[in-house]
Amino acid sequence: MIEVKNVTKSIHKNDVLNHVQFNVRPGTITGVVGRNGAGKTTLLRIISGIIKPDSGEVFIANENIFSQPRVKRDVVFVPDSTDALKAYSIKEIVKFYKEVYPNFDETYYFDLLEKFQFKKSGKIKQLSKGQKALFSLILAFSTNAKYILLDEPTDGLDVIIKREILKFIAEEVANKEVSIMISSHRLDELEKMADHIVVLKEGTVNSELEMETLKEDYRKIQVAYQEQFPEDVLQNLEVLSQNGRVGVVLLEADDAEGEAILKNYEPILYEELPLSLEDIFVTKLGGELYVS
Ligand SMILES: Nc1ncnc2c1ncn2[C@@H]1O[C@H](COP(=O)(O)OP(=O)(O)OP(=O)(O)O)[C@@H](O)[C@H]1O
Repeated sequence: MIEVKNVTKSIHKNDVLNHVQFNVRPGTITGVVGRNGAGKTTLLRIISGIIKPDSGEVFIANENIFSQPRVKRDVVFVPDSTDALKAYSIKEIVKFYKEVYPNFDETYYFDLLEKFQFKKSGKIKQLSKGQKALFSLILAFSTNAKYILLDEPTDGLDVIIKREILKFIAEEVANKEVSIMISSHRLDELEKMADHIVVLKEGTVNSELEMETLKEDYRKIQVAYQEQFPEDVLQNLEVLSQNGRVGVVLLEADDAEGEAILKNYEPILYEELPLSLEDIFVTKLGGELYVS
């Protein structure tokens, strides 16, 4: 379990994180979602023990990452760039990683390189952007660390490599008892993968969402009316979209009053649609996270 307790951090007098608090359960994927500058990278760097918070604490499996640094071998931070690795070759990096992560599995590392058709020699900087992203994950999962923190793992990658990377992450989580944190502003990707979402907004936790129950808490309804779309619905309900006489409305599951408003105007169509995470974000956060 990762426990983030009341973490606050300023950088150059700028309040980056403000009393941030949440837990990551073992064996789960937690998505950290927020706009550019919300503090996602800073948060992941603090959790992995790279930078210290001004106040607050981070516990990894009940050990404080700053006062018991040996716990760091169980945490890997994968930045969104491989710049730090560019001087190394694919072979040399193994030695470096083995020093930091004593459980690094060299056989697994080379097997994965083969599986993804990497050459086993050459400099890391020669890899393409997509290969670098995949390579960083191969390295991270070869450490056998129990906690892997991924900063925007698919940012700027094409659809094919993105799919390959997300599939790889999902397989690793299914096969190993690892806990993953993924920062992203791609809600649609997190929706498919995450068990738990932490929404960061201007350095604070705006909300936490459990994917399992989330979709049971809301209903997305498409309605169409014979004549014009009722002003009452537009004014008093969460209308996700409206085009002429047809609209899509988000209701909380137990919102009988909202349902009564929709039905009061005798819709000619009233149909429940599949709900996406983005629908809920748009409503809960006023559309501000609609960034993908
Ligand atoms: N080393 C630094 N020097 C100055 N400001 C910093 C530094 N690191 C972070 N910040 C500031 O802290 C805030 C949060 O940055 P952070 O990178 O954690 O956000 P983020 O949510 O990861 O953003 P992005 O999605 O753009 O990567 C930003 O306003 C950023 O300018």
